[in-house]
Amino acid sequence: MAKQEVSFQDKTLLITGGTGSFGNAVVRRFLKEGVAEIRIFSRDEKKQEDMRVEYRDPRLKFYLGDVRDFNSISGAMRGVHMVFCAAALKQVPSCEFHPMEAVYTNVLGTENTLNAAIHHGVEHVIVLSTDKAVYPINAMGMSKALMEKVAAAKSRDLPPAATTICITRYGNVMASRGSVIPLFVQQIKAGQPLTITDPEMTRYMMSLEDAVDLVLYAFRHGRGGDTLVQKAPAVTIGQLATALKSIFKSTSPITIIGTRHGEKKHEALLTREEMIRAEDRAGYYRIPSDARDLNYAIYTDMGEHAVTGAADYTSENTRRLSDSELVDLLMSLEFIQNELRTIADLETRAG
Ligand SMILES: O=c1ccn([C@@H]2O[C@H](COP(=O)(O)OP(=O)(O)O[C@H]3O[C@H](CO)[C@H](O)[C@H](O)[C@H]3O)[C@@H](O)[C@H]2O)c(=O)[nH]1
Repeated sequence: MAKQEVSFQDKTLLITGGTGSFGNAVVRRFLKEGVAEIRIFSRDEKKQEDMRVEYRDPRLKFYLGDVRDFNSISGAMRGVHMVFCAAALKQVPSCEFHPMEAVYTNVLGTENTLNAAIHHGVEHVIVLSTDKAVYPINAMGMSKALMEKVAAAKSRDLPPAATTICITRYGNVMASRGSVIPLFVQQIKAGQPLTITDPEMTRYMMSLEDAVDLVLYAFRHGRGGDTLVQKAPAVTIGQLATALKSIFKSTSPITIIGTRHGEKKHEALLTREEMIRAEDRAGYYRIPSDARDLNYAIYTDMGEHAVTGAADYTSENTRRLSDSELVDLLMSLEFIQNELRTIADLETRAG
């Protein structure tokens, strides 16, 4: 039976971690969708105030709190229809050194949010995850992997008419704060060498707008326990540096600095086990929840031949963007357009 499409009209949405770049992009899109209210739940009052001044929209309400504290998140949940969980520790190095902090926010904080949402009868919850949660090798990815398991297990325990919990999983969001594209641009502008870890390393490339599309898709079409993944093309880091140099007409040299702490050569968005269960939905994969029952014999005594022959979905075997496609994609980013405009203005002023 087809799932009835969810409408956002007159709904109240709560976003944990709502002041971050992802949260902001989601807010902007939902305001256009006719929601009645968006609750921004986060720890930093300064960022909330900046956001209030920027939007000046009475539909935005600000809630100070921390997902680590059940009472604070539960207090914000009354009357909410939809929740988007974006609160997270997402920096690989800091989570590596402080792994319990990642557990507190990413695992237990998400569990608190889910419990509060279920308690208050929220209709839909979308939990934000990352490719780094697939075959995780660093604490950030491990905590996100565990967060996914917690969300799936909570969903499994719920009766059918209760809260719908879905997971969305992303690759790298292009030009997000602190990521490699702004770094390379800044190095180009300063005339410094571009610091490449490994020119053959690959990453999925998706724009912030693509990422927000997946959130809306998950609210509209996701069923309880689903993991929704957007298909994305990939590039090598060598390709990325070359493309940016050509866009900015840079002669900066390239320095190879080697792979950083906790870094994979290639990322994966779906394991081969997930691939055989996944439904191909044009731009997305839908991985339905694991419907096996709780008799562990089904897990321990029986294998699946299909898994043996399946392949993971990785940034190495996904579609690779050509050099010209990559340049076009970069040129479509607001970040790159703004940088080019600033440089052009400076050149005009300098005569
Ligand atoms: O100086 C640099 C920095 C990065 N890279 C390469 O560029 C790619 C992307 O690096 P980013 O730092 O932009 O993204 P990561 O894939 O490493 O992960 C980033 O995004 C994650 C969210 O998914 C987390 O926030 C994480 O902490 C953050 O580093 C990687 O192959 C990396 O090796 C370089 O070549 N040179």
